[in-house]
Amino acid sequence: MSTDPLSALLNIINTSTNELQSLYTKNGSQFPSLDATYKPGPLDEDAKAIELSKLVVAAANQLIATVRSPKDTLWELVPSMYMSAAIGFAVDVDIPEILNEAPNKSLQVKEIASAVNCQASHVGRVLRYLATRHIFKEVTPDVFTNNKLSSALIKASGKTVGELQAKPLEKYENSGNAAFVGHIVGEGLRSSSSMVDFLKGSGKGANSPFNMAWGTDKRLWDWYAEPGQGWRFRRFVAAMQFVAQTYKDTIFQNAYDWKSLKSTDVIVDVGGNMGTVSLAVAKMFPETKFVIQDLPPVIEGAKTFWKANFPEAIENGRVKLEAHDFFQPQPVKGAAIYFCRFIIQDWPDADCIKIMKRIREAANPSSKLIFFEIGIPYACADPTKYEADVERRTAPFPLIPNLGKGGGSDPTSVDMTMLNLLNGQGRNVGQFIELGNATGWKLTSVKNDELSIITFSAA
Ligand SMILES: C[S@@+](CC[C@H](N)C(=O)[O-])C[C@H]1O[C@@H](n2cnc3c(N)ncnc32)[C@H](O)[C@@H]1O
Repeated sequence: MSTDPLSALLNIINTSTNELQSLYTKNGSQFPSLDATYKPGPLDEDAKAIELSKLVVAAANQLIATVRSPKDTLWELVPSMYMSAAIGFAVDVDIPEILNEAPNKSLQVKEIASAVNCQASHVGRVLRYLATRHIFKEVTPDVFTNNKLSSALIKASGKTVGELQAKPLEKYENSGNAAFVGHIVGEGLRSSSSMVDFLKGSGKGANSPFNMAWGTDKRLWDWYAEPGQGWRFRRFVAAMQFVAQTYKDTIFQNAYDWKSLKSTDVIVDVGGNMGTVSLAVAKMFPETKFVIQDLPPVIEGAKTFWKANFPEAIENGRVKLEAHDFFQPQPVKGAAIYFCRFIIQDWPDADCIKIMKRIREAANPSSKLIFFEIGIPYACADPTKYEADVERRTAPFPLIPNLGKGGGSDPTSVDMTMLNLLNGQGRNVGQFIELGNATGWKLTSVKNDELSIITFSAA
């Protein structure tokens, strides 16, 4: 193994790319071209292909950071808000769909501008900025087409441009990636403009950058319930449903030895929304029984969801849907498992402590508490000796152990979103131990899949 960082990075890129190509060759296919539109492929979810791709991305980014002048790197990274704004604009005016519907799949800037009713010079500049960063392709001067990345922004609902433009407030429903872009740019970009002021005055002023930027004291969900914000709420729900879908059922099916539960044992999905995690486990393990809890309007939606996806489970009582505020006393006493996915990261410590205490008060000595969260690994090796069984992240020299930008769905970026919109927080192992110590739970294990699986026992 080379001890020279540049050679070691090149070696990782070479060997991992070769292995990745071999996987495709064995599969009878070729690695998809950046110029082709995106189509889901058989190796998209292959664990080995994902691992190799992460290594290539981590090493390539570290190589760029090493060889590029600091000035050039910083001048590219600092104005990242233009990237958010440019993608947000393209998605909001339906440019990926407009190009997709064009007879030869490409259009002159003037034609695109006319279709979106904006100035041609503006549209051309935005598309060139994006194409320079491999989102869209400029095929000949001022003519653009979709490529792998821009085509992944086509709204998944399959609506035509005419349908999208006829009902603009509904365009993000069931739209996949586009809903995520719409939410992050729509609420997040403006909120982030207050982040520096929020950080400098933390604890004294507003509850979050979102609160400062939008001039509201309400939490994001309560603000969504205000008159006129319904379309944003529906876009947020679509974004969250899309995010949830990206996590494979096997993460949850393998997270615990569900078969070891007794027929009388109950599993509580706290803040479960539609209960998609429960659905994944319920389908695979027919003996399991669930109570899915969320706020009343969400539980109403969950009834429709289960009717469509697994009606027998509701009819035979295996799955119960229950309106419950997790800051209030937990009504299900002595459950075998209480679990929460993407709940703790939404809240500051003081609120997490309340949520965990309410569950602990209802738990019995053998109850377990499981969190599925975007755990935040350090950007260095973690030398801490934990009592719990903690799976460590490692990476070959000279990569940083969390793989930097190769680290899958980008935990530190999710952490920034939590801070920006909710004053929530992605947490590391030590921070979960502290939450447990404050609430009567003892951390027993941390496993890492695309999510971290954090398990506590009653202390
Ligand atoms: C990020 S979502 C996660 C949903 C679900 N666990 C999942 O992974 O799909 C957060 C959930 O917390 C719910 N929630 C927010 N405040 C709540 C409260 N006080 N009591 C119960 N649920 C709440 C929201 O309605 C939403 O469904």
